[in-house]
Amino acid sequence: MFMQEPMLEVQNVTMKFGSLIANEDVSFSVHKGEIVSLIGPNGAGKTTLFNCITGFYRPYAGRIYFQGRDITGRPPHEITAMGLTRTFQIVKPLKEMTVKENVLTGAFLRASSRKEAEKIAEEVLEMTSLSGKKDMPAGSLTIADKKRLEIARALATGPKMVMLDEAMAGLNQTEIKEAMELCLNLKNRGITLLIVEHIMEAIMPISDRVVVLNAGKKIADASPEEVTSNEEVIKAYLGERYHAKSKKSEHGV
Ligand SMILES: Nc1ncnc2c1ncn2[C@@H]1O[C@H](COP(=O)(O)OP(=O)(O)OP(=O)(O)O)[C@@H](O)[C@H]1O
Repeated sequence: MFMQEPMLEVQNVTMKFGSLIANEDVSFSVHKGEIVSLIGPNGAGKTTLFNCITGFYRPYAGRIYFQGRDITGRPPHEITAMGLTRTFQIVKPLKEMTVKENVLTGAFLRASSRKEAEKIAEEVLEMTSLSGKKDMPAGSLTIADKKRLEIARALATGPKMVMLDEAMAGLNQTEIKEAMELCLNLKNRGITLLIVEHIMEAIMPISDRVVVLNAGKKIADASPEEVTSNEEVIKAYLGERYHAKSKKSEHGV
């Protein structure tokens, strides 16, 4: 189906912490314009894999390629500069700074002047529906807006691909819907997404493909429909509840 080379290619990555194997021989790829979700139970190794891909950890074995270039073990700022950026599970905006100033910190990484950085920041604030709150101190935002700000900071670096680590955790139904719309909006703008998320109802409808990790190993890599009816995935993670629910909604109930 995909003729061009993958945007991101993870090849046989293994990551260990002492004797604990957090990722074991994991391979998968993400193509330009795709939304791929990485799911699995707590401790499956999702965040560790994110950290390996984005240069926060050097994998014990395996290689990672971004747009055909080997990025294995490169420092995070170099990987960001190449166009691959991420958000963190625990959001840590610079609380004393305003929303706009926070976004400017990302924009300065690629802008050659203050004026250009300002322009990038304004565009990104618009894209993430934060324009109306740009002068508020980041510390006063709701959780949902803090998560948006985290995405805005990542977008300000001008990425080709963004990796979101639990960007929907702690949000209410309306906020989750808005976050889903933002993901689809980014996809429409040509940004490739890799998402770690536990809220299945939110990610299944927007994902082109779902990669499932369990105890460090990849156990599935398929369309949302295939993954939600995969017996091993249901047993390891989804449980009968989600399976039954998604079957029901297929029939419009
Ligand atoms: N810095 C570390 N030092 C030692 N062990 C670690 C470290 N980071 C993660 N681990 C261990 O590696 C395994 C994978 O953890 P990881 O956080 O990657 O899982 P996860 O799938 O992201 O989980 P969650 O859904 O809870 O965020 C776990 O057993 C965890 O305890």
